Amino acid sequence: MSNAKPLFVGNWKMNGFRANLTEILNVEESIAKTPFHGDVVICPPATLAALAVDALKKSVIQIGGQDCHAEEAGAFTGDISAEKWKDLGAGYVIVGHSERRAYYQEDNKAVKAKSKAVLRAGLVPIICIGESLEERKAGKTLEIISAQIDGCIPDEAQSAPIAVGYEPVWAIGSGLTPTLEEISEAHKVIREALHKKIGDKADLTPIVYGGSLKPSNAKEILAILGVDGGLVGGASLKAVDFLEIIRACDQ
Ligand SMILES: O=C[C@H](O)COP(=O)(O)O
Repeated sequence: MSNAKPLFVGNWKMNGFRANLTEILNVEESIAKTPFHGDVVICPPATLAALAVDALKKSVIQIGGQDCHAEEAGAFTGDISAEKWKDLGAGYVIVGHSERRAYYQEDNKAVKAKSKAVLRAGLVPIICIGESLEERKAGKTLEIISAQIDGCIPDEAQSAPIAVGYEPVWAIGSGLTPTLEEISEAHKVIREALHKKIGDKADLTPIVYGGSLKPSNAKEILAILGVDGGLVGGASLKAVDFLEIIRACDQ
């Protein structure tokens, strides 16, 4: 942990049905009772987002988008702007997830534009970065993640809240994770790079870890200095596992 408020994000990706919302509702009370003073966000597929906002209206769980378009509105079939997420009642939007970078060719410039859009709408962007396996093997991890912070964080982030998701691409959905030392080192470098972009506000910005985070490894990963929570994919689809991960955070 750092001085930032802890944050746990369940990114359902293109998974989940209405039944999964019921599951989350069933454990919501337990999440509310968890002695943890952070934010919990679920990012369901867009088809479930409106239902999720209604179902979780009175809960401690907030809803987020998984992506957004950089423009406010227009002829962009299939896309959702940050303003639409705001209108729905979402509080956060994930931008720059490695799956968007890989399948939709989104580069740092595009991620920066989307981050700006989320801030323009008054929401919190969860800006994702992380190295590929090739980059890690080539010893370029720290260089890559610093460059991603430099390229993705807009100036507007100096005066509005953001969050950063550190997700080594090779750890996503693979069951593999970096060593605790490697995670610690990466978060330290990200915080330093953030300092250069947004000054002391970097100390209050949650930098969360993502990539095969699950109940069995959450305690040790969340105990690392500078890890302020989790960006959880697979394990967030099982409400009890997501709850267990949140409970592993001792703040
Ligand atoms: O957004 C979430 C991440 O991509 C992590 O996914 P995972 O927990 O299934 O590895």
